[in-house]
Amino acid sequence: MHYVHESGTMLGASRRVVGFIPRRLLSVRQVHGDGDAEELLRFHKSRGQHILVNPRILDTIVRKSAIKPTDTILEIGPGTGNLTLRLLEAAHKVVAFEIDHRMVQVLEKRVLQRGFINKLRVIERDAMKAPFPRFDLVVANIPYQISSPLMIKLVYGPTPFRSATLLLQKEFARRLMANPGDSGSNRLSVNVKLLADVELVMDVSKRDFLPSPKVDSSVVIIRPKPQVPNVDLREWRAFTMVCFNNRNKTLGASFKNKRRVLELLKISNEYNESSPHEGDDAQDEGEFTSFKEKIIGVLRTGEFEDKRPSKLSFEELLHLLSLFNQSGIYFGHREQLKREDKFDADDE
Ligand SMILES: C[S@@+](CC[C@H](N)C(=O)[O-])C[C@H]1O[C@@H](n2cnc3c(N)ncnc32)[C@H](O)[C@@H]1O
Repeated sequence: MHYVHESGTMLGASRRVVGFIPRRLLSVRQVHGDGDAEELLRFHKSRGQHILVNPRILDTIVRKSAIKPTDTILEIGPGTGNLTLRLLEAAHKVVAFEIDHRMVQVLEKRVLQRGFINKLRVIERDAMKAPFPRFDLVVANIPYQISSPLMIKLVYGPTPFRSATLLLQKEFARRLMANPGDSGSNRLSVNVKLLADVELVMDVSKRDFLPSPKVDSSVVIIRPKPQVPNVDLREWRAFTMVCFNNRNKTLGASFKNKRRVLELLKISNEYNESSPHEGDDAQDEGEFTSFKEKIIGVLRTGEFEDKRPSKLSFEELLHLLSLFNQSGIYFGHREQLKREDKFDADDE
């Protein structure tokens, strides 16, 4: 049988056309260059399955990652292995998380053909729901829907690593480049930049992927900073969650919100190990009012009340957090943080 792909590519040797292939069904040869033109693979948008097919970009990613022959590389979403094969050539070992069994089958077949199978360990699990094993570098064309949580899992995770070379959606990469105080900065960029430097390597056109996504991409390299600021990182993350809840609001407006005050009162009571009063509405009301005044007092002391979070430098944000903590106001909810850190340890 012979098909024409929607993109216009003729599949099969004969010019006799017997059918049309939808855009998300691609021949193995189209995605690998060296495979079977008749064997078709379906790619799912919901899983971010866009295969990077431009060899120049694949080579640049590997070169810029400065891989040593002794390195273990963590790859998230190897797909059919265009990047994996290059990583296997350069590194000691590749550990890859891939959720789609069909992709794993194609990947392992290709790796076996090249004689690299002993250097590859595939973990067929959702990368966000499993602990990471030890690794030196991350190099990956990731599914874009996990960009934010993955960034936090890497930068705030327990495994020290040299760098992470990642393909990200172009807009997302631009936000990540923003420094605190830049108008484009947000909670993620502030959290990542506290612990890591971010370098833009290059922009990548949507035409370099098959099937093409709707958006352009960028390659960035994230390098953990050698010095970590002297701050409780879980408390910091919970604090930025409150500050950047609405990054266009002033801190005064964000912190005076009734639900927010009640939430912080509960958390702070837990930290200070005093149990909240129960059943006495008048006392509860009094406690609420004095706690709210305490919050406003802290904001006024540091002249933060009328400022917007995206306009603050690291020094200012860290100073505000320390003012709150010194006044007995805390942010990190123990239960929430326990849940977030469930996968910190490697159980393999
Ligand atoms: C953008 S594709 C990248 C493919 C390949 N790295 C390349 O550049 O050609 C993303 C891959 O991640 C896989 N994936 C999606 N969500 C995942 C998750 N939560 N954990 C692990 N893999 C995932 C998809 O099945 C897909 O193969």
